[in-house]
Amino acid sequence: MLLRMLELSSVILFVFCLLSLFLWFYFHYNYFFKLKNILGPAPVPLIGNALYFREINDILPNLMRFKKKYGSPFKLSFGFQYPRVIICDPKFMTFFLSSTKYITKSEDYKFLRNWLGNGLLTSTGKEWKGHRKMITPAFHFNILEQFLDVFEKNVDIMINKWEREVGTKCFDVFPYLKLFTLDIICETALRTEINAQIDDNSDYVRAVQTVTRIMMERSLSLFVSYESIYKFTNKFVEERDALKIINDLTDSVVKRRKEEIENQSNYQTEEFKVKRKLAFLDLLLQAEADGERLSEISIREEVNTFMFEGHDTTASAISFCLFNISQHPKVQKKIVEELKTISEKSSTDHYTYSDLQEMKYLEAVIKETLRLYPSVPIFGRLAIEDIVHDGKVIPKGSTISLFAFGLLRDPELFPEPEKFLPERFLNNNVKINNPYSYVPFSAGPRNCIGQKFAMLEMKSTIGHILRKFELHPADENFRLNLIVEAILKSTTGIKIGIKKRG
Ligand code: HEM
Repeated sequence: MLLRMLELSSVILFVFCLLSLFLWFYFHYNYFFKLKNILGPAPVPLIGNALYFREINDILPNLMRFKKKYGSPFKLSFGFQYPRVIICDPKFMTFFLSSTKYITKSEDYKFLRNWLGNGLLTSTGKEWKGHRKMITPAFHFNILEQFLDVFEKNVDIMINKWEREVGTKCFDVFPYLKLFTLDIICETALRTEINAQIDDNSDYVRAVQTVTRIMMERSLSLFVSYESIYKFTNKFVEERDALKIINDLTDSVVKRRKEEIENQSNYQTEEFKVKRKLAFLDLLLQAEADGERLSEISIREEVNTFMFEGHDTTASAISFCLFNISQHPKVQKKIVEELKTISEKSSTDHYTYSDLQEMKYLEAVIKETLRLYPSVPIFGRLAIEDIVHDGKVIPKGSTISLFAFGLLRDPELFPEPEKFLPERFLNNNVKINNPYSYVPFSAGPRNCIGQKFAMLEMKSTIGHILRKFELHPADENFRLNLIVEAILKSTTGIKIGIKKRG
């Protein structure tokens, strides 16, 4: 009896495997036949190229290796998922980023949906267009100018905390900058102080880390990428708990701001009706008050989107920038000279909007940092139809991964791509001034709405830090180990040493 049951289960298993193989070959050839003009590593039946991407650590080195071997675009396959086409050349990048048709985000973003819902980053079509139009005035320079005080107040808090690092060999700047940028995005866009730098054991920050990590793990997994399987895993519970912390904070921020507005008797007349140049959250609340279709959920999703996009990205960029400056004393000297010239003309210790515009060398340093270490190294689009371009077909349903990190290290565009050479942004180089070749903020209709905000924040912060401290390299054994966790990070930290500037 036992023998017969074993025989039966072996037969069932055999049939199951055969069927899976058949389905995989059918699925694979249906899509991959169309992709015959695009090269890529040979897939293993059933799992495709998943073995190359077992861990987060594998993503960047393997993508760079395949770029070198197969050129751009190249293709990847993951089990039964739609094919993935990786783009890292200016021609295809321009085609996709400049398009007003291919603006739908790829399936990768579905892992952000529990958190960001249909916020500006993840939505598409009419909803995205309407919200983009509504939110754009929040980045008018009149508004941005008002934020300079907030940047300075918060950099002072961070600088005070750094006093304890003076004299130590080196320290990781990223955790400090995460809290700093979180305070800034809340105080500027949301007009709410959450004092994350003071209460540095923030549950919110840990919750954001949890959801971004789970998002990346899901996008790499053959199984938990499916919602029906994911719901039965520990990760699902972990994400749900983290989301509760995030949403509770978001809701309390919105509630607090609503109450403040209600208590300001002349708010409606002066700010709402006359100036109509409102910071981000007030703009959303105004739209709601004006009866535009913005539900509480919609407001929460936009607030979550800005809290996410507005802090981790800038924290990563400033950290890598300080790291680069610490490693290049001549670059540091030039920035300090530029800052000195600007300060000498000024009667105060504060940087005005026009002072920040004058920091051309620092701007080149930031640009070169974002070239080598783009905060968002990969972004994605969905092929909403069979797309034919330059003799190549990308079948409907494919994920188009726009691999900015690869393009920004392309030796044709950026000679000696591994070297940190800010000067390349000071010469009028037509090739790299093309917005579709230099893409750390993406480009075209879905580019980063917070680009100017980020530039001002980065210049002000680095300017103030360099006034106070001299940066020096971390100990010689320190190496960055880059990973993509939605945002570019380093598993070994981003370390520098500091001395008080004499
Ligand atoms: C150094 C800092 C930053 C970098 C490198 C950066 C980069 C990017 C990139 C590459 C995208 C396109 C992403 C995609 O297509 O998936 C993007 C979109 C976006 N960014 Fe930024 N970002 C930065 C700072 C900010 C800040 C400070 C804010 C808000 C204040 C912000 C808000 C957004 C939003 C809302 C989107 C979605 C825009 C849309 O799809 O219409 N970003 N950013």
